[in-house]
Amino acid sequence: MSRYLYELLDSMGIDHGESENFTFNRLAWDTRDIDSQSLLLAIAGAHFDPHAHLESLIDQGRIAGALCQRPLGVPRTIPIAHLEAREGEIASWAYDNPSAHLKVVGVTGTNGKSSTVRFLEQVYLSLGYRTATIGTLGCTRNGEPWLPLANTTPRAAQLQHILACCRQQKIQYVFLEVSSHALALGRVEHITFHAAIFTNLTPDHLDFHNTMSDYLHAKMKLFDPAPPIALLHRQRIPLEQEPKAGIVSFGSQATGPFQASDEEVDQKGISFRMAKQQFHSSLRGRGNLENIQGVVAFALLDGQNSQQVSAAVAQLQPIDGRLMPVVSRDKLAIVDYAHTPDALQQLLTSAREMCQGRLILVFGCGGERDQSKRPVMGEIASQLADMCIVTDDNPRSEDPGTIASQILATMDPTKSHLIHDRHQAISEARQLAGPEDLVIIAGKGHEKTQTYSDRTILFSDKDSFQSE
Ligand SMILES: CC(=O)N[C@H]1[C@@H](OP(=O)(O)OP(=O)(O)OC[C@H]2O[C@@H](n3ccc(=O)[nH]c3=O)[C@H](O)[C@@H]2O)O[C@H](CO)[C@@H](O)[C@@H]1O[C@H](C)C(=O)N[C@@H](C)C(=O)N[C@H](CCC(=O)O)C(=O)O
Ligand SMILES: Nc1ncnc2c1ncn2[C@@H]1O[C@H](COP(=O)(O)OP(=O)(O)OP(=O)(O)O)[C@@H](O)[C@H]1O
Ligand SMILES: N[C@H](CCC[C@H](N)C(=O)O)C(=O)O
Repeated sequence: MSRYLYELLDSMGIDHGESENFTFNRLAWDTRDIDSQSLLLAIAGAHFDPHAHLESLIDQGRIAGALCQRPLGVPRTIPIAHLEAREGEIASWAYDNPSAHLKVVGVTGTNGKSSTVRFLEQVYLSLGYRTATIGTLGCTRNGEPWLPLANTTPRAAQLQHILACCRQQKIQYVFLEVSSHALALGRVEHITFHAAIFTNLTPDHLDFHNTMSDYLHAKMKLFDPAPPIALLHRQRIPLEQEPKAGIVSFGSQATGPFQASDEEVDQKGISFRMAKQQFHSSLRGRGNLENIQGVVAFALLDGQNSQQVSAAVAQLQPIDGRLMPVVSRDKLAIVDYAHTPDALQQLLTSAREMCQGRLILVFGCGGERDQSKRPVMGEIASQLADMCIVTDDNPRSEDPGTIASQILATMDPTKSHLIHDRHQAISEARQLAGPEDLVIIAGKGHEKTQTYSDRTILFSDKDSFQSE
């Protein structure tokens, strides 16, 4: 594509008057990935400001030009008011509005986004469609790993680029995790959604949203405007008013066709009835029951055959780092990504049903994340586990000792202690565990690294439990 700058400015309704024009054939959003034909979106962040580099990049012919946030008086740099809010609009224009040619299914919720997206992928692959997923676990294409991602929902320009690649590769359904940050920061603006699914809302990210009401409003933006299929779990979302027309509820307290009945969650797995069809999966946990109900309600509203959907649900495979059993000699652990109070509570409740002996929990809380969840998770851990080892979970730039003391503040000291080094904490839990006991390692799930203020090291809970 070779485009004139004027075409873009016209599409944005920006009067370009006598300003200069130039051509570009590629959109770039990071100075580490540019070429001489790139139009760079220069948006300052917390650590790096591209504006300081534009003059030399242009002088050296390393980019064609840039859109920037403030006037620089440098040729080929065009200041755009509120550029950061217009990234989706610019990228959707540059990539010819890819979402209009795909069925994009957005999944939001405090917990269950990755699980729901990966279950949708499995079901739709088995129904014979070409699929992609975008989320915390990276991108997949037709069930195979495709691209790693830094964020759950990538920034707008990267997202539109991924959607353009999906279109080129004739993908039919894109299952996209939509975080509340993404909704609040406009990362999914100018995406046409075929469907939206809202799994649940419980406390998290209150450092960013301040109140649960603001958090709810950010999530509800996925329904504004409501896509053709709009679903939410009635019981798990504390709505301030009845959902507007066109939003369909699912779950045991829903009214209408997606009310679930005969719910069972036990050692054999989960089962329920919905829309006169029986569904069963060997996956465990109440969270997965609700995630699968969302998947089923979507597939049925999407016109899929209920018996085929039921057969696909019966074949669902577990997801990396979610309720994942890990064996080391005769010791058993469950590795899970529970990093919110609600997820930890559900995890420990499910684990209790799986275990005859004691539950030995290893967990921590991330740095630079909502501090208010730390004492709440401490309290839940203390109430529901028999023994707790508090440890580091990506302290990032925060002091690990301070994070731990905020967690320990609400814990019973007779059954909890602190070992900062996560590998040592996991080793100790394994040594303490008797044959009937179950070790629960919560918070990092699939993650392969541990981030401190000055370094990021390779670290996996699964490998740590299995190493000597
Ligand atoms: C706090 C926050 O949102 N940070 C985001 C932000 O980072 P930053 O402000 O530090 O960026 P920066 O390094 O200063 O860079 C600024 C700009 O310069 C560019 N750059 C940077 C370096 C360079 O050499 N050249 C260059 O051009 C960058 O691409 C960027 O455009 O911009 C980065 C690039 O887009 C994001 O990856 C990063 O998300 C970080 C990883 C993050 O942790 N974000 C969290 C808060 C988040 O968004 N989480 C939600 C999930 C929440 C959930 O659990 O539901 C998510 O969707 O991921
Ligand atoms: N429906 C659910 N309700 C409550 N907890 C759930 C649900 N589904 C999954 N969980 C729990 O939350 C953890 C994270 O699940 P998952 O990765 O699917 O959520 P997520 O919303 O994608 O999280 P993140 O935004 O951090 O990527 C799981 O390991 C499990 O403990
Ligand atoms: N998407 C979540 C993941 C948290 C995982 C936990 N291991 C941590 O690092 O805090 C977040 O960014 O808040």
